[in-house]
Amino acid sequence: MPERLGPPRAAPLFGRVAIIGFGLIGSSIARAARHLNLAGTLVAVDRDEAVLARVRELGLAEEATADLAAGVGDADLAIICVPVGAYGAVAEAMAPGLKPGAIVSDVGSVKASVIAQVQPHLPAGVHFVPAHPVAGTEHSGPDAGFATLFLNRWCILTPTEGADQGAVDRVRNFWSAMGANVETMTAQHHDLVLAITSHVPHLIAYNIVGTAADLETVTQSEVIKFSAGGFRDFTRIAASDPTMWRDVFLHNKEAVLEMLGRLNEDIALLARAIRWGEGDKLFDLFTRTRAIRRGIISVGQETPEPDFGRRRDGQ
Ligand SMILES: NC(=O)c1ccc[n+]([C@@H]2O[C@H](COP(=O)([O-])OP(=O)(O)OC[C@H]3O[C@@H](n4cnc5c(N)ncnc54)[C@H](O)[C@@H]3O)[C@@H](O)[C@H]2O)c1
Ligand SMILES: O=C(O)C(=O)C[C@]1(C(=O)O)C=C[C@@H](O)C=C1
Repeated sequence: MPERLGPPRAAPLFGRVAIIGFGLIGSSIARAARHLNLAGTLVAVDRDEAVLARVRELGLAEEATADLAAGVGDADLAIICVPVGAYGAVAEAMAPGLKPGAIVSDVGSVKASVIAQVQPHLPAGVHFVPAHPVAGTEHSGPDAGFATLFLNRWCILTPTEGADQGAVDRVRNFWSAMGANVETMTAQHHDLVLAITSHVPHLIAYNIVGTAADLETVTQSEVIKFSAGGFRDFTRIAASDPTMWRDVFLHNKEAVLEMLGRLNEDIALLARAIRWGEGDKLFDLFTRTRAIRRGIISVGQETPEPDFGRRRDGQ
């Protein structure tokens, strides 16, 4: 499996690419697109002037602006990379700048809500192809991005019924070129799957670190001192961006609540097994879950150590 990005393309895949929201994900796309020659011109759009100043300093895009409509003007591809709670406002503000035939895509961790927020604002003749790269770290901002973030990771496309196949194929090619494995599913199915594989695990991490910090019988320094193993992994996840994750939970409410209901029932069964000394039940579950972890590693979805933030080629 390649650990590095391939050589740059002879001709860019898209002419003008606008990236709205230039944080971890937006700047990672820009770095990969620049390295691989996927865009003729890169335009950084962000509401935060400090972010735009940093983009200019690092030379991550040819243009940088806070004006959404101007930023997407003449863009062939506009990718929304802001927290999912801001999608409606962003789509509304950028819509007047979009040219006919432009493709709008995104990277949001939730898909049904994103489609509901964006689609109504898009002018006729603009194609929407929602996407979610299942790759990230606990860090935020333009300095946190790196070009290999999407290498050998999944990117899920959730095109709506009647979506323009040509536009879907172009977005697929864009993500494949960045090293991602692309899969397509409905937005509803995406939200259910990601609720259990990503959203609920984050909620558990936020919760367990919060609970540990609130314990009266364990001091704060003990929490830090003895967090070398499993708990340390939870603290990494629980350091993830509060705005992003607040929005994820508020915008994938039903699926998350459904999965939390299942989880609560299963935790009650585990508590019962511990109380009544039913070691076989615990052993059977732990054996099953160990096999799942080994399966994940053997298909190359995971590094052996739980350090997802590491840059795989030093970029
Ligand atoms: N962080 C991850 O691990 C990860 C992984 C996959 C997908 N995502 C998704 O990617 C998106 C961005 O996440 P990130 O981690 O890059 O966040 P980030 O905080 O690093 O960057 C977000 C950027 O959006 C800008 N922004 C916010 N509201 C805006 C608005 N109204 N107009 C213009 N700019 C605005 C912020 O100034 C910031 O620079 C989210 O939708 C998230 O769900 C995140
Ligand atoms: O590795 C991490 O830090 C992540 O949390 C990445 C992660 C995930 O849950 O897998 C987080 C949110 C995204 O939407 C996609 C990927």
